[in-house]
Amino acid sequence: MTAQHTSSLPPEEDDVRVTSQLKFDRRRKVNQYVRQERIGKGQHGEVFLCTDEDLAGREVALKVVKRNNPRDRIKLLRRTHQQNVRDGEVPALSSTEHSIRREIAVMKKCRHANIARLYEVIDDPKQDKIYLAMEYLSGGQVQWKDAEGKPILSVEEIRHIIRDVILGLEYLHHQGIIHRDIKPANLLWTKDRTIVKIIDFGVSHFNPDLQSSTPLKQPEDPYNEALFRESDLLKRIGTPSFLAPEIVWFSEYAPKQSPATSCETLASGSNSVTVKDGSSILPSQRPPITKAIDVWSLAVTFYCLLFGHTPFNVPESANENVYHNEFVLYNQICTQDWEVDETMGCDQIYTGGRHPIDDKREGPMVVSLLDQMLQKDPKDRLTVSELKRNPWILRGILDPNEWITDTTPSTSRDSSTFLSRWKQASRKILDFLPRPRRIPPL
Ligand SMILES: Nc1ncnc2c1ncn2[C@@H]1O[C@H](COP(=O)(O)OP(=O)(O)OP(=O)(O)O)[C@@H](O)[C@H]1O
Repeated sequence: MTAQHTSSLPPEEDDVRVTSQLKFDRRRKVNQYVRQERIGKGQHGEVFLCTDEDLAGREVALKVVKRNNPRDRIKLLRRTHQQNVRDGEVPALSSTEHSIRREIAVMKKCRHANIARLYEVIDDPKQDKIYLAMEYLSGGQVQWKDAEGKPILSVEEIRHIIRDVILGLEYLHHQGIIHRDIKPANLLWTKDRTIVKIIDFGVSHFNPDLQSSTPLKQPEDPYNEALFRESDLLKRIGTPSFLAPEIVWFSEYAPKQSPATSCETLASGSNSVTVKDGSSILPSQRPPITKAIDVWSLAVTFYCLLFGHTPFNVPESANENVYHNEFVLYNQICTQDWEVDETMGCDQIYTGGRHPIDDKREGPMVVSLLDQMLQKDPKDRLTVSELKRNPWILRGILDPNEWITDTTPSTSRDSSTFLSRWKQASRKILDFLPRPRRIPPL
């Protein structure tokens, strides 16, 4: 039986293959993919290293996801799904199927050097699993701490990683996509550990209205409306320590009066409060959920790489009740300031403390950057494109203006031109920049 290929977008726009027939071969082969070993397991499925027989044994990461998880209300939703498909309506999806379809819809829109590439989707309606063949990133997850919780990356290596994630995020945001789960575990190295790519789009959000410019109209996926509901944005989805204040927001956290010691002014005429160091705290109305949540999670990721621990933590004295602990954590995220260690990175560069005197040294530059990314009020937070222009991020790039231009995404239809421009630009950078001195262990 030969696999049948259909694609919903024009070939120049989208070369993600969608295959609707699945053939097993003694369970070692899924169509042309020969299964090697399991390389990952997540909430939604398993990921296997496979070789592609049709492409001279090219290695791929095959993500296998059950349409229905036993936890989902299987029968009801499945019946609704089949009924709706028959009727040509947008199907109601189980949460697992919802997540994988969201991941597919997002990855199909993406073609960028810092985003894991999706090659093929095998979606046979007769099978209970959906398969995603993706670019295999064999360098593994970005590791950031040793057994004692000490940072293992140098500050220069961290700059490279953050720069790669900024470019990936800038592209996603430009496409109208919010990732919603940026954290070190979702950042994978290429084989030679020179490039970091973003993975895991299972909780991502897409809204064409969020696109930065109006790209040439793409044929809309009829499921998009059901997959990406604006109301989902308000849900507390993602990884708790990395969630932005506006996501974990409880009305109790909002300032009702000038908080005791740390606050200097209650900004008159505005509904947010300014603290002593100039950073704002939560406004009294819940802020909308925007792309700014990715900047917050990136800041938490940045902090983890620098210091080997997260900025907001449940105190050791916390009790066994996970819900209580989560509440304590969310309270910290919304209302507490964060501290920095005396030094950052495995090369132990001095930070100068939480409020360093403004100077051009590395430590104060990093703390000031973190400060601008970890603003509680999202409207005060840096955007990704502002972040990209930060002097610390640009440090070491020969021609920053050229780099900014060459790496800035334009319309989505330009993505392949953009990619080749980006490759040229990144080659220049890679030629210039020192190679990471220390390859972190797998
Ligand atoms: N393209 C890839 N190349 C190499 N390894 C990968 C790739 N994609 C995923 N993995 C590995 O598989 C693991 C699980 O993948 P992924 O995060 O996509 O699954 P998930 O079910 O969505 O996970 P989560 O529970 O975090 O939502 C990853 O942490 C990673 O180690």
